[in-house]
Amino acid sequence: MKIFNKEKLKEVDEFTIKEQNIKSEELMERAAVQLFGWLKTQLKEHQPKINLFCGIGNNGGDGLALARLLLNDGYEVEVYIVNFSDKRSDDFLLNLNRLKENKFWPEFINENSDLPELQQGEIVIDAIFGIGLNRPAEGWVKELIQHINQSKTYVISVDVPSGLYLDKAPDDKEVIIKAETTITFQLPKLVFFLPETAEFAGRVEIADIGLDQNFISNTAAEASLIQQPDAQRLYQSRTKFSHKGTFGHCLVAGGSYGKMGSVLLATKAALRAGAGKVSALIPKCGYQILQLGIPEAMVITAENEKHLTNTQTDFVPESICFGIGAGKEEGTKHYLEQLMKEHGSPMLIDADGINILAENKDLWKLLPEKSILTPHPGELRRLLGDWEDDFDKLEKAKRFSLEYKVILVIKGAYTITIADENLYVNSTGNPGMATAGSGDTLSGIISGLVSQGYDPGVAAVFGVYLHGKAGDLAAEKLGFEALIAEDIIQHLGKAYKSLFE
Ligand SMILES: NC(=O)C1=CN([C@@H]2O[C@H](COP(=O)(O)OP(=O)(O)OC[C@H]3O[C@@H](n4cnc5c(N)ncnc54)[C@H](O)[C@@H]3O)[C@@H](O)[C@H]2O)[C@H](O)CC1
Ligand SMILES: [K+]
Repeated sequence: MKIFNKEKLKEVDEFTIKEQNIKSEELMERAAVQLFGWLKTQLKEHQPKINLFCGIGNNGGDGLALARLLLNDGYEVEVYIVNFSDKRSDDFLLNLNRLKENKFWPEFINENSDLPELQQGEIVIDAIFGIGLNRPAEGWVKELIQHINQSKTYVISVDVPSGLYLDKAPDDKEVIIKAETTITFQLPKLVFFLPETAEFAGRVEIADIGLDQNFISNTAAEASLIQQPDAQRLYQSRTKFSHKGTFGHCLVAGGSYGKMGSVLLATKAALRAGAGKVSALIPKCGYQILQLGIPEAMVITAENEKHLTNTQTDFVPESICFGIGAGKEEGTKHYLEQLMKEHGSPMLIDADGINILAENKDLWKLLPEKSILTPHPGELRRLLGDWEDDFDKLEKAKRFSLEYKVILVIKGAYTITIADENLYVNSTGNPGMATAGSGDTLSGIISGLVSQGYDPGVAAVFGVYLHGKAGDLAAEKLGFEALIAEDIIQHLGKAYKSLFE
C-alpha cells in the first residue's frame, strides 16, 4: 500500500473531486461516515459521552460532520471548537451551519476558556489539526493538548494525531495528541511508523473514502507499507521440475568462539527460507556445533581456530551472508575484503560485517552493487554517524544507499528497507522478536531468498515481511516473552502459507 506525502495527498484529493464530479464537502461526508461506522461498530451497545475537539480547518470539519451523525443517532456529544484562528475553511463552515440547523450549538473555546472537564470512560475525538499543520501549536492550544493527553479518556485521532507533521520531525513532543487509535483516510502516513512518532498514532485504522484508485496506482510514492497482498505479489512459485540446484547455494560466513549459535540460526533460516543448499563457513572451533546442530547444512572451516580468515571455497555461491557473530579481528576484515573483491555478486552483510565496514571506510567502494546491509540502530549509527531525527536518519540512509548502490534494511519495530531511493515499511513483527538471534534469522532468510534467484531488493523486503509474520505466528502460540529466535525459524513455513490465506 502506498504512503503518500502531503503534496500527493492533496493532489489525489483534488483529482478525485474533479474525476468523480463531486464537491469537496462530499469527501468530508464520506470521511465522517467512515468515522461514525467505525465508532458504532466498536461501541456496540455502549453509549459513553463523546467529546469532539474540532479545529477550524478541514480536519475540524470532519469532526463537525461526525458530530452531526452521532447526534442524529442519539449519542451524548459535546463539541468544542478549538478557535485558534478566524481563517475557517469553507467545508468547516458548511458543517458548522449544518450542526446549527440541527439545533446544536458547539462551545467555542479560546485562551480565556476553562479547560473542559474530561472524565474517565469518556471518548475524545481529536479533530484539531490534520495534515494541514504547518507550525507548532502554542500557548493555550498546547495546554489543551496536554490536558487531553493527561485525561483518562480514550482518544481517537481523526486522520493524524494533532500536532504531528507529515514531512518533518515534531519541534515539541509535548504538543502532540497521544491517541489510542488513529483513523486515517485512505492511505497510511509515514510518521505512523517512525520510532520517534509512531507512539502518538497508537493503533492505526485505514478508512476508505473512495479516493481515485487509478490516480493512486499511477502516481509514484517514495514509500510504501508492505502488507500481505504486497508480500504475496513478491512470492515466486516453484515448478514441479525444480531440483536443489534451482534454488542456489547459500554461503553463511561468520561466527567466532562463543558466538557459533548465531551462524547456526542463520544457516537454519536460510534453509527454511528455501535455499537449495547452505554451507556454513566458520572458524574451526564451530565444526561440531554446526554439523550436529543442522545436519542439512554443509560445513567449511577456516584456518583459524577462533575467528574467520581468508578461505577459498570450491563452489561459487549464489548468495553470501557475511558477518554474523564474526568479531572484528584483522583476519576477518581481510576475509571480508577478499570476498567483496572476488564475489562480484551482491552480498548480505550484517552485524560485525557492518561494524568492520563502519571502521574501514576504504572498504565501502568494494561493496558489490545491490549488496544488502541489515543494521540495527546502533550499527546504523556506527555506519552513518549521528542523525538529528528520524527524517534526517532516513535522508542520510538514502544517500548512503544511493552512493554505494546498496540496499539498507533498517531494523526496528517497523523495519524500513531502502532500495533505489524507495522506502518499504514492514507491517509485520512484534515485541516478542526483540530477542537474541532474531536478527541472525532475518539475515539467513534474506540470503536464502537471494540464493533462490530473488532480486536482492525484493529478497530484503519480502524476507523482512516473512520474518515478521513468522514471529507473529509464533507469538500467537507462545506470547511475547517466551518467544526465541528458533521459534521464528519454526514458523517460517506457516508464514509462507499465510501469504495465500
Ligand atoms: N483526502 C483527504 O485526505 C481528505 C481530508 N480531509 C481532512 O482535511 C484535513 C486537512 O485539512 P486542512 O484544512 O488542509 O488542514 P487542517 O485542518 O489540518 O489545518 C488546520 C488549519 O490551521 C492552520 N494551522 C496549521 N498549523 C497551525 C498552528 N500550529 N496554529 C494555528 N493554525 C494552524 C492551517 O493553516 C489550516 O488552515 C485532513 O487531515 C483530513 O482530516 C477531508 O475532510 C476529507 C478528504
Ligand atoms: K487530528
